[in-house]
Amino acid sequence: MNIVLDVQGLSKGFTMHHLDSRLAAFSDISFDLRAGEFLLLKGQNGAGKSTLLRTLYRTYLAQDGKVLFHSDHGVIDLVRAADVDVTHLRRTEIGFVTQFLVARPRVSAEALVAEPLRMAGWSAERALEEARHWLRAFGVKESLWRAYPTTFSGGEQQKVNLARALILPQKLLLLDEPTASLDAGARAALVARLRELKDGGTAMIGVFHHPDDVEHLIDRVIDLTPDAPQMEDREDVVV
Ligand SMILES: Nc1ncnc2c1ncn2[C@@H]1O[C@H](COP(=O)(O)OP(=O)(O)OP(=O)(O)O)[C@@H](O)[C@H]1O
Repeated sequence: MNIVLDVQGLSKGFTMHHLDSRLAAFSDISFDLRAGEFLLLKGQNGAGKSTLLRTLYRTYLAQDGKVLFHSDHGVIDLVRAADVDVTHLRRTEIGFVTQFLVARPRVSAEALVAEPLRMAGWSAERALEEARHWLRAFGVKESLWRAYPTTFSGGEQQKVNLARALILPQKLLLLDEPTASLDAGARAALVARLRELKDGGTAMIGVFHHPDDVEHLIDRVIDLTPDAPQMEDREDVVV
């Protein structure tokens, strides 16, 4: 399978101005990831899992190292890429699923979910049809589809979030505890969708509070706990 991501010597720290000190979130991380591979990030609280995902997504700027993403238009180092290129890749090739929906006032659940398809050129009608399919799959009740998610419960918002984030296959998908606050039915729908995306070639890096949920998807594990051996192959994995 083709390489999607080649991470070399990646380090990230935070300057704590009020303490006049610097905190290393992680340092010298290297790995690569191929199409269809699923990499689990694990480690104790504060080990740097979310920070690594955000650095790969370029929400945070790395201090050092390279994140070479093999995009449809060639290899691009996400650490040094122009903001405009990063924004374009986020719309077309790199997805990030967090625990939180960014709801917008007076935008219905179905419109929010259909939006990535509309931006990819789908007709309004087809996009809405597909959006409703995924809202149903994740267990959002039909009476809520045309309502505004700003007032939804935490779990309902997360289901809308997942439907929106996973409706369009991406080349690289970053997942930060997407199962938090989901009921069993939605967790099963999520795992089924991730399986489908993986089989279709999406490369994934995820942090899961309960990795048992995705055990059958995991190919490799990186443990960010200080002094832990960094990389484990699937055969050795105990999650
Ligand atoms: N924006 C920030 N400014 C300063 N320090 C930060 C920032 N974001 C994260 N940190 C620090 O970086 C370290 C790693 O945090 P991170 O959230 O990546 O850990 P995690 O492994 O995801 O933890 P958890 O399992 O608790 O969610 C923590 O010590 C945290 O306090």
